[in-house]
Amino acid sequence: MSKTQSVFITGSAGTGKSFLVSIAIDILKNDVYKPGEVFVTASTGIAACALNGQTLHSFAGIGLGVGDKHVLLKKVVKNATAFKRWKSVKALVIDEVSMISCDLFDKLEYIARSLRGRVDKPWGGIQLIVSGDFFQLPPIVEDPLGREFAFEANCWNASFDLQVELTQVFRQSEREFIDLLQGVRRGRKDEEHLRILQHCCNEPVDSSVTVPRLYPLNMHVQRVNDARLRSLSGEIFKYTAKDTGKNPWKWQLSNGVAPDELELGIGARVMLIKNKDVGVGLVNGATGTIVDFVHHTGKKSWGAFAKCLLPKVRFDSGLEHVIEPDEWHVMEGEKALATRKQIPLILAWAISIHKCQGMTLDCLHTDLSNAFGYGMVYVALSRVRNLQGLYLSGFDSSKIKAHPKVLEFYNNQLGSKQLQ
Ligand SMILES: Nc1ncnc2c1ncn2[C@@H]1O[C@H](COP(=O)(O)OP(=O)(O)OP(=O)(O)O)[C@@H](O)[C@H]1O
Repeated sequence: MSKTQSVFITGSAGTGKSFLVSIAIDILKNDVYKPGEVFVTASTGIAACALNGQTLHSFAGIGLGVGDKHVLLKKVVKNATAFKRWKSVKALVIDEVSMISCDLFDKLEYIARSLRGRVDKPWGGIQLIVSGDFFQLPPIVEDPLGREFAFEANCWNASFDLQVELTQVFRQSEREFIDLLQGVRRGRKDEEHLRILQHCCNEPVDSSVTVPRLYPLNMHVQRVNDARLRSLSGEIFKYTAKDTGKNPWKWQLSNGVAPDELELGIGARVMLIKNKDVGVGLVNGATGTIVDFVHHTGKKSWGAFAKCLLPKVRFDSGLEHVIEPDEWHVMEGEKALATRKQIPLILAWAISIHKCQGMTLDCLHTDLSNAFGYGMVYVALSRVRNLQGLYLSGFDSSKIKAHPKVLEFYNNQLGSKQLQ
């Protein structure tokens, strides 16, 4: 493979896709391109965080991505920094592509081709390094034409010189666990594997270890986080989001972008939900613990937040940072149609399975009784390194499901496109 070919890297969870991508990023940045020509993105903030990148939406400058390809192209053209990124990018990395919709993949290809003056070349000649496993979580938004996955995009095959499948699993080393995960990935319910999973239906024995809880539904994530917050001994500080603008744009911002009400206390586990400083790892998805509340010292006046004490977080990387309020906008070109101001944190003792795709955990406790859709059981189980670190409750084998289109892609389409 040459250093400038476009490649799709796939394989089971833990086969080192992200690891390989991080090596490719180093080579591209140091040996192939100049500074500012390689951009690193992922479908989720957490996956982007792991690669010191940004979300694909934020790179693309398409806001929430609402509108057809012409609307999005106009939006990018009016956004000077995004426009410059599309003009200067020579290599674009996209990790966790399984959560990028078919529709978005085609729209971004159109934007790239339109802006770069090379309409004859897929993606206007940008080198793509795309990775992900379509047996994991599918895109949340469905295509009105019934297409969902990025591999169904019109431009998919033309986008890559090479499609490779990694086969050696590194995250787990126990043979029986690897075999079990391979079966679950393809939706198989082998009796021996189900028996092993039944053995994992326990509560963690050592209560001193903080075992992250993973849940399919946000309401369960919230319940656990609320209970843990109430168990803290110190004062609880409450931050209420401040919204401006009109509906439906205002409603769009209250729909999962940043919490309406955020309660925090010293000792709370939290996750950053906005890129603050990509260079030092203060990125969407970074986790840490609140260690203090301090007075606001920044120059910017934050209106209703001006008198609030602000949380100081010790991130898991060791960095301590005071988190100031931030803003989220629904934009039309340069004009903000609605704006939300809030502290860019969420509680993180428990997280949703959607947020944990891409993570490697030493232990986890998950309740899969409400798992839905395809790939969710596989994503949850495959985060942990060994069976000793896996605690299950509410396990139901009917929730093990692989999407027929994904099976078809891996059995036929991908196999025939791979180059050796
Ligand atoms: N070549 C390798 N040698 C040793 N360890 C590796 C190698 N590749 C990956 N690992 C380790 O295996 C674990 C999983 O790797 P990684 O997260 O890159 O897998 P992935 O395929 O991206 O998984 P997922 O699909 O779940 O995101 C990490 O702890 C990583 O450090």
